[in-house]
Amino acid sequence: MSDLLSIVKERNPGEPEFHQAAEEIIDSIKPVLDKNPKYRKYKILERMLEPERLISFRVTWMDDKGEIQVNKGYRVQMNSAIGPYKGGLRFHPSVYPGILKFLAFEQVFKNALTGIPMGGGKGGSDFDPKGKSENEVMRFCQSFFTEMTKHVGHRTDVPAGDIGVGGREIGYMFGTYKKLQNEFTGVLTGKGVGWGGSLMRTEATGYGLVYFAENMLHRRNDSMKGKVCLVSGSGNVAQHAIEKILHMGGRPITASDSSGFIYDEEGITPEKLEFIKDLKNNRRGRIHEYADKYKSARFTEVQQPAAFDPMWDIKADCAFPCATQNEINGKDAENLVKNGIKLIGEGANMPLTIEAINTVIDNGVMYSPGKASNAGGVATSGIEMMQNYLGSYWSAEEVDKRLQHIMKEIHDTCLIAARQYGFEGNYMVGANIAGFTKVADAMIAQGII
Ligand SMILES: NC(=O)C1=CN([C@@H]2O[C@H](COP(=O)(O)OP(=O)(O)OC[C@H]3O[C@@H](n4cnc5c(N)ncnc54)[C@H](O)[C@@H]3O)[C@@H](O)[C@H]2O)C=CC1
Ligand SMILES: O=C(O)CCC(=O)C(=O)O
Repeated sequence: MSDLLSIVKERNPGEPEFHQAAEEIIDSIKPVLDKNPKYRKYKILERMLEPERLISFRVTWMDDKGEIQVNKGYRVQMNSAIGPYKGGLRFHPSVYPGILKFLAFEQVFKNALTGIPMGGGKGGSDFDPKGKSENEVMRFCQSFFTEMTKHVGHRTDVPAGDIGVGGREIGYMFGTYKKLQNEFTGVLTGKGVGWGGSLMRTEATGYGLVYFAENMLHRRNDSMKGKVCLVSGSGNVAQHAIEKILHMGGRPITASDSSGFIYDEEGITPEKLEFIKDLKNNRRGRIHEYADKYKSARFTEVQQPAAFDPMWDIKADCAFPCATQNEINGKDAENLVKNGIKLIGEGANMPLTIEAINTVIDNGVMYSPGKASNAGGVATSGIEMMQNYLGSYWSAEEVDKRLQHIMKEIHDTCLIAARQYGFEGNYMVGANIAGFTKVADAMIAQGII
């Protein structure tokens, strides 16, 4: 184990997700540090691994029965070397500082790759939106953002959505900020298009993921057309990945949630996708209802944690994990390789364990890390910020054109950085190196603070 990784583990005990994210970066950055001693001299990686600020607070709210509920709230302001802190908010019972630190750390690299001046942050709460009424969600968001308002601002820190936080929650939080500050600014992204939001932000992460995959396939004179695709998750990223796969002539055959997955042998069609959107975004039901409605599909329950997930043992050309961290372990990766998978594009943040990444790369599978291939979401948040600064709105075509351009630039940047250090075709190493050098150089320029 590297010295730095042991220090990270010692300084951040009981935070395996953060250790994992740190390990991946420390390993891939080593050749850069060897070649550029200034990065070691200025202790850049050591500094990047320590949040600039970690805010932890109590969130008190009242449920529909009149009972007082207490949750934990956090914001990790990880790095502001190249711009205001930027990154999503996650509401999920698993949220604790270790998960948010891994997400914020990855966000720093991702945001640097977009070419837009944004630092990295992440936040959230252990609040579980599942089963909560509309009013309970609103009261929780209002209480959460009453505290957050003291720490954010359109030039300071601009949160957005992530797991459990979509347009509805962003609306309640924006309303709270506006009331407390008496100002209408772009303090959050993912806003409604009628009140400061950008067209295409909702679609951007999933669309960007598939644009990235299309770039990877083009490099091998191939395309998404006709590709059979496994997609996990059924939330924002998964829905729009499925939509873009369909636009590009591919055939998505799976979707999942934390209860299990559906496998539709005939493929998820645009009409069936509308059913998933309504199920998840409006009715907030479980994915098995898809199989109740469409006889071409079957539902398989998956108990968490599982030794392996049978969804990743279905034969396909491409896999797009779009649910959560570590959803593909070493055994799942072996199954994907055994079945001849050609490409794995990460839509979620860190969905592959380190063992799984090594397995797919060693077996020549095209693999893109989330910090590159899911960067379309935050890039479009950056585009929303630009529109807010200008007080202007761009058309969906304009934003989509910019998104496609950014995804191609990120794709090429990863390849160039990887090649420069002798890792031809390795998107993970390329993304880590390109993200790191951009932030590192800005940190050196700004002095030892
Ligand atoms: N929303 C965005 O713009 C971005 C999201 N991401 C990442 O994409 C992933 C999905 O996020 P969203 O779609 O925004 O969230 P979401 O809340 O809309 O959907 C999350 C989906 O994952 C499923 N899920 C959660 N835990 C699971 C588990 N243990 N097993 C199986 N399924 C599970 C949920 O059922 C749901 O379908 C997360 O890793 C997030 O960090 C990354 C970049 C941007
Ligand atoms: O749009 C944003 O600011 C955040 C997106 C995000 O949380 C992510 O990229 O993981």
